[in-house]
Amino acid sequence: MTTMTAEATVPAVCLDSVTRTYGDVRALDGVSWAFPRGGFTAVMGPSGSGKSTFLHCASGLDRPSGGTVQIGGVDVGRLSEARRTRLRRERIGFVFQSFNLVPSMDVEQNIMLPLVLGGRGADPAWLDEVVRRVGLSDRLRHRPSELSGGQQQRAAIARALITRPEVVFADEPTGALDPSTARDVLRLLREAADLTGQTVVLVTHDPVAAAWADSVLFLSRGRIVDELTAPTPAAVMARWGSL
Ligand SMILES: Nc1ncnc2c1ncn2[C@@H]1O[C@H](COP(=O)(O)OP(=O)(O)OP(=O)(O)O)[C@@H](O)[C@H]1O
Repeated sequence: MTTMTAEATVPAVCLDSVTRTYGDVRALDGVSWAFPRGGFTAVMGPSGSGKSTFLHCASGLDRPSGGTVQIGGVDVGRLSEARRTRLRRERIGFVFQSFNLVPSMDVEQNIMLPLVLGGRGADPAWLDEVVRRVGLSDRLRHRPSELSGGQQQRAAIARALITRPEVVFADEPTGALDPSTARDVLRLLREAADLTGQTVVLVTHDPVAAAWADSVLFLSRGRIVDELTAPTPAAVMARWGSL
């Protein structure tokens, strides 16, 4: 019989009654959700429904106005700014629509940056594995400006994976890419969940992108109003239409 460790039973990220207000605006209005370890979840919703706010709160970039966010069982709201930064650096990987690579650094330096910032050394075997996975072995000495958009995003994914984070948050990572390049990026996120058991949270407007996930959460007016499991693009579109 397999014995589950306590660690394995704790959700990767757990939100409990999370609210986030900006003045009179309730960007998040009592959101509770537990993201299982190794799961791939997409978050969709109309413009202004709270997706970015959700991502910022769930990843510890921002503190909620009310409720709690736990990352790996740690209550993020109780941490000092410095500890919250450290927790993010050690446990979370981020991928953004605009890639956010450092222009003056080459691909390898960009990928290694989170380790350097955290004062950690490289594991050459893992660097090789990550670089091979994203298909950039022959581009390590190139600057971001010498890469296509898809290659830049693949470098950004490698940078997100280099610390072996427990959770990867991706905010519209395919928003600036053509469909075939977008597919490569989504496959990498899928592999992060399937091959290395990372928890992936993807914010997207795109039903085709959302269909790569195990389940899709729908946000409306700061609340989770629906969940679709085993999504297909058609099912996501139909559910989206009913929001
Ligand atoms: N820093 C801020 N100050 C004031 N209001 C904010 C701030 N950030 C977000 N909001 C408001 O909170 C609500 C949710 O915004 P949020 O950016 O989370 O939505 P979103 O679903 O990500 O939108 P989009 O798809 O357009 O990016 C909106 O009404 C927005 O105007």
